[in-house]
Amino acid sequence: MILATHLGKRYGAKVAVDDLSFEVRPGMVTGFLGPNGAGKSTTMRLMLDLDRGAGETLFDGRRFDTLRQPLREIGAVLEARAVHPTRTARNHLRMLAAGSGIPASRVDEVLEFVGIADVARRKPKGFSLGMAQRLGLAQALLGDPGTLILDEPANGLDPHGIHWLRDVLRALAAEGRTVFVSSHLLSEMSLMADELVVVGRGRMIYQGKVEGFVSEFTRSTVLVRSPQASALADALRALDGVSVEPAGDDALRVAGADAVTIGDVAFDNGVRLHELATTTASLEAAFMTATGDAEEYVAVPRG
Ligand SMILES: Nc1ncnc2c1ncn2[C@@H]1O[C@H](COP(=O)(O)OP(=O)(O)OP(=O)(O)O)[C@@H](O)[C@H]1O
Repeated sequence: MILATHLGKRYGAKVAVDDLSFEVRPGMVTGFLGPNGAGKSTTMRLMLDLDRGAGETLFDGRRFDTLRQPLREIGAVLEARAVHPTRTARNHLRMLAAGSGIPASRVDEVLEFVGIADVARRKPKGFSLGMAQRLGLAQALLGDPGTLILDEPANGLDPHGIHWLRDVLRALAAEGRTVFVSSHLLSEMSLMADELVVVGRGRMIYQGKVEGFVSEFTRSTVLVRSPQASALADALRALDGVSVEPAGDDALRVAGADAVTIGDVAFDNGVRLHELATTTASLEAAFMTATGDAEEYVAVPRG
């Protein structure tokens, strides 16, 4: 269990992390989600005492600087490329293992586990980002820690690699570990995470289940097709909190009423229906709504 309270960090006048408090529970994957520049990496550095700032993070009730063998308790990868470029992958891990009293046999075990055993005698300098990510994960798993903190581990992985990562993280969580993983891509997180901590401009936007995030930040709408669309639109607009938009020929997009209500209103008004379809808003839409005004770098459409 990780308990982060009142984390804060400024760079001059810029507030990178603004009074963030959250908990990360064991036995599940918690996604740390936010647009680029939202403060995810800074938060993770604060949690691991790699940066100075406000607040406190407790790992099973203990501060990072009091852990006797951090590698055996917390596996962290904040920068996939932060390995010695010219030492072989295997030797890099062997040195780390030796420093923490971890047997050398564990190195081959984790290299095998992350699927890079065949390149273990190569230098990471020539690794693709995907391979570097796998090496980072191998390093994090070296001490068989109960907690994993990974910054954008899916970055550079192909779709096959992302599925692999999801399975690995879920399996590690299912063993009772605490897994905290950041990403700026909601689609990725929705595949991997059970719970979300969503931030924008350093501030907390949401903490809870992935599904809860969708229902809190999106509204489902219902598409209705009827040869008497305008009569139905009038009847629906008479209801409290219902909005109706035309959606092409003989069709309406209704928000604020579910399919059951719309069907009943149609029946009561003698309106014939040809289609009644609920559209559940996507996770991506929820993310845009939640972080829309918190977006640090808004993409400008070309053209
Ligand atoms: N060393 C630094 N000096 C000044 N500003 C910084 C520094 N590091 C980060 N920042 C700023 O703090 C904010 C948060 O950055 P951070 O890297 O934590 O965000 P992030 O959510 O991890 O983004 P990304 O997904 O792009 O890595 C950004 O506005 C960034 O420009």
